[in-house]
Amino acid sequence: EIGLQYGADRLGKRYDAAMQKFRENRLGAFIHWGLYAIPGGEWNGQVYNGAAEWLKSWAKVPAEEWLQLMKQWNPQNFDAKKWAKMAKDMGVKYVKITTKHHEGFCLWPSKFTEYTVTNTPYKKDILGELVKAYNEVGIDVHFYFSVMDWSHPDWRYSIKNQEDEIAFQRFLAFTDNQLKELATRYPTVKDFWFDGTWDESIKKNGWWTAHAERMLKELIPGVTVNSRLRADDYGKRHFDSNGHLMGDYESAYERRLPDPIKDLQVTKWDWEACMTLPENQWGYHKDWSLSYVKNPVEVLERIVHAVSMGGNMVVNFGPQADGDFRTEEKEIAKAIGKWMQKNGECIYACDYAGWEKQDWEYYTHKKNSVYMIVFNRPYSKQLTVKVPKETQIINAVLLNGEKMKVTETARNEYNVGVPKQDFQEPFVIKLEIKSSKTSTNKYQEALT
Ligand SMILES: Cc1ccc([C@@H]2N[C@@H](C)[C@@H](O)[C@H]2O)cc1
Repeated sequence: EIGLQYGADRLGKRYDAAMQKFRENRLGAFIHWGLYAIPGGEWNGQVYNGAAEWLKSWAKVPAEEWLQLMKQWNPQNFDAKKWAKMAKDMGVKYVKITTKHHEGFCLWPSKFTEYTVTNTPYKKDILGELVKAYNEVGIDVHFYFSVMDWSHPDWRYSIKNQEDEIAFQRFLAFTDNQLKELATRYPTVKDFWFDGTWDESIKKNGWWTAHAERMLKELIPGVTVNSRLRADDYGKRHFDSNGHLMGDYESAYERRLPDPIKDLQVTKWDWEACMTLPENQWGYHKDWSLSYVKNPVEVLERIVHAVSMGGNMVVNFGPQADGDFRTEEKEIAKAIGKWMQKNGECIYACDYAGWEKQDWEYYTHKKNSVYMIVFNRPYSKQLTVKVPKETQIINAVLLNGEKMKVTETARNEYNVGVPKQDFQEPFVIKLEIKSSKTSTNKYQEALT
């Protein structure tokens, strides 16, 4: 291994209570809310089909013009308690909120920039209201924070000369001040999820990324930090030059998931994926007909896929400028919540089962139960289950208690029957398993 000053601070998973809670939460929601919600993807009469929170970039709007939108920031329908109820009813255990996105507009009254809620018609501390409302209903709050800040004159994409170097060090000091502000104003925050850290300027300042993680962990013992913040001594990101994961969990799965057969390496560390409901919209876009919008089962499939491989899933919502949510998002949140109400025990505090994935889809594991989450009903009416050596299935029950037939079909192979009724939605079978040393020799492998 090569010597690193700014590589991974720890090897292997964290097992302290705060990280256990992060891991057992499993299902979260993202909130992307900022000035970009006002134009909603349209600028000077032209609708851009790129991500709405990047409209400033697509329409090439200068920062001072873009930030004029602050004059219109006045979400009259914003009600933090309603947002908290929507999240509670959806069954999410945590919510990640954009404190500041690339545009530089802060949802909290930061003292280190004028571009904050304070200097808008709305005036009030939106972030503070949300932290309070979510925490009151037992939902953990995580902070999304974009290091890249298009509003700040000292931001640099690369460091070309001494002037850039001096400006960027000022920028990093400004960023430190904002992070300290967030950590001290909102001490119940459980996680910092950094974004906007892919540019040359950050990769050349790996020291700062290690410092930022260490500073936050001093200010808030137990807080978690994502791998995307981190660059090591040589600019290597997420995993350091020795291949060790930096931060507390891998955060590279954005709008994509590890393959359940080929990418089993992810089961060795903690990771969290995040996803959009349209193909690629995080902030509010007025026209969702421009791309495919996932239906509730497609969202559930991604949530279960992540948990089946030992990861968390964060489903994104982009509130409207008025502070309410669009109907499509309310409906998806309700549908997910309905399913989670009945089946959540196969998600919360569950992990990778280590069994070979089958076509009917995913396993999750908790204590001495393995859950089968069936997305594809087979015409055979039989669900193939291949168990690891010396593992026996004792019984199989639907979560509503209905017993399912279990038939041993070959060595370490079983058929589990499907329920008579077609629920018209994914269903969950809970297997009780035990390890069995006795291996009968009644099965003869073919000689070929
Ligand atoms: C190329 C690209 C840059 C930034 C992003 C941001 N990360 C997501 C979590 C959103 O915040 C999106 O704006 C997405 C794609």
